[in-house]
Amino acid sequence: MRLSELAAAMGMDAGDAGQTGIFGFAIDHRKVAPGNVFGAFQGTKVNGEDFIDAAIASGAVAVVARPEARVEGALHLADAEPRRAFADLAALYYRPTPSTVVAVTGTNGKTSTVEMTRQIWRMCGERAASIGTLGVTTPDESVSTGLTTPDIVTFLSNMSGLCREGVTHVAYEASSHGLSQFRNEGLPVHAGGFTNLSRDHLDYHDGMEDYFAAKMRLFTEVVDDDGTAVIWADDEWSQRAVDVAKDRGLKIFTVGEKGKGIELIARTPSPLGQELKIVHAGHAYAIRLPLIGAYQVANALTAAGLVLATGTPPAQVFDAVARLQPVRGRLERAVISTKGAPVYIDYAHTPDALAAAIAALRPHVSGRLITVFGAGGDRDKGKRAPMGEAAAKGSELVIVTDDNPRGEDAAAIRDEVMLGAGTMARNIGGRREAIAAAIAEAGKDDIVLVAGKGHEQGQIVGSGDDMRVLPFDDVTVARECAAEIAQGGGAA
Ligand SMILES: CC(=O)N[C@H]1[C@@H](OP(=O)(O)OP(=O)(O)OC[C@H]2O[C@@H](n3ccc(=O)[nH]c3=O)[C@H](O)[C@@H]2O)O[C@H](CO)[C@@H](O)[C@@H]1O[C@H](C)C(=O)N[C@@H](C)C(=O)N[C@H](CCC(=O)O)C(=O)O
Ligand SMILES: Nc1ncnc2c1ncn2[C@@H]1O[C@H](COP(=O)(O)OP(=O)(O)OP(=O)(O)O)[C@@H](O)[C@H]1O
Ligand SMILES: N[C@H](CCC[C@H](N)C(=O)O)C(=O)O
Ligand SMILES: [Mg+2]
Repeated sequence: MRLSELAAAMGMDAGDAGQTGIFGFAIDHRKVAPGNVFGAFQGTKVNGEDFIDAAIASGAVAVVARPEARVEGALHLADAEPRRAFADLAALYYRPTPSTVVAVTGTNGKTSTVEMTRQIWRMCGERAASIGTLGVTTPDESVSTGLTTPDIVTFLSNMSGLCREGVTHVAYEASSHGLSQFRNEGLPVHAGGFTNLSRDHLDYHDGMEDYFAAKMRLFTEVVDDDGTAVIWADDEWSQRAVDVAKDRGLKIFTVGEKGKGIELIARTPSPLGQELKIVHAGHAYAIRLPLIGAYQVANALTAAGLVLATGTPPAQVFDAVARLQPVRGRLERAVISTKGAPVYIDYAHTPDALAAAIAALRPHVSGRLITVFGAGGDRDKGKRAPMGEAAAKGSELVIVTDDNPRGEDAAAIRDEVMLGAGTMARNIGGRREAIAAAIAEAGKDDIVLVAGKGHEQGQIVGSGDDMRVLPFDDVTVARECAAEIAQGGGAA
């Protein structure tokens, strides 16, 4: 690729520099190689414009930056919104990308929905992948973690890499951070999904309206002009999402009890899953979903809507929904204690998600529900007490513990959660001790829910240079605690 092509895409003339070859894109000056285009962005910690000279010294031939930035010795590709311009330019370079791409946003359920979309496509015979919190999951199901979507260059190079491996269908997770930083876009996106909206990340967004607006960029800008918006219809914010997508002129496909694309007529929990009655395009279908929890129905049907929106025949799609496999760390049963209490691991880390996870387990509890959870440090503090309230409201016993304290004092975070949880809650620092106490306490009719970390593999303590990730996996720890308690030791 030549510099002239990039300049032309921005309506500029590269002049004599036009013939210069482009060999990649970078947003961190330390990663710049000769022939790269450098994106200089104002960040939350530092100003990338301060590294323009260093990037040029390392061989950058063009710099995407605000018009007022000083660029000497390379072509200045100026734009008032340099992150967006950079995404569009990089997408011209990292090509080709998979032919069918969909994205999912919402507060909860993004990872589950992209993973289910991948599974449905795969069962329908497509070479499909998903990208999100769990990493990049490829057609042979291998998961490469660390390759999530930390930045736009990784995102687009993952997409073109998947395409080279023969992947034709990709579902990716579009977080509000990613959307507001133009981190996951540039390529054609055929459909966008919206799951729900509730409190999270208000440390980063300026209130719920700002948070909603960040998510809605998916419909107003990221999805293609002739694309489809697949919207879970039964959330408080659903109608607003429909209005936004309509204003943009997207095709609207709603899903849920109020859904018109897929109408959920009935949902009956069964011991191992739930029986669903739905209507799509005038036809009724009965589906045995092999997963528990109303929230997984929302995600499964949203995923089905996305696959239908990309042209797969309905009979195949609904047949695949009945064969969905559980998503890692989402209501995953880790172990059954010797006394007979199942221990579930779930990634709920917002008040709404905790309520949803508790509601999912409720029909299966004949004794007590014991909920163990904490709240992350250096994240939205306002969600801590409401998480405590949600847990206390739905459980017979709550144990408040640690979940990635990061740069904060773990005991202080627990105190803030305890304010919402009230006097019924126990406060046990040390996540292993808390899980052990819950399992030791649980009798044969009880269920233990360990929420907040799901698939995570570490406990993050400290920040900056002192940051450490201590190995910690809720599933493994629950199994170890259950085994220790069975042998008569380890009980708290
Ligand atoms: C607050 C936030 O979202 N920050 C993200 C953002 O960083 P930033 O642009 O603000 O970066 P900065 O450190 O201020 O630097 C500014 C610019 O200078 C450049 N730079 C910086 C230093 C240097 O020596 N040289 C240099 O060139 C940087 O590459 C950057 O382009 O862009 C970076 C890459 O594009 C991200 O890695 C980084 O995520 C940080 C690590 C983070 O913790 N993010 C979390 C909150 C997050 O985004 N989470 C969501 C999930 C939320 C959910 O699902 O619920 C996610 O999508 O992962
Ligand atoms: N549709 C839903 N409605 C309400 N809660 C949900 C829904 N789907 C998932 N949850 C809850 O949210 C947790 C996280 O689910 P998931 O990882 O799919 O969401 P996410 O949106 O990707 O989260 P993150 O923002 O951390 O990436 C689940 O473990 C569950 O407790
Ligand atoms: N994507 C979310 C994950 C939170 C998971 C929880 N374990 C925590 O650390 O708060 C975040 O970065 O806010
Ligand atoms: Mg996720």
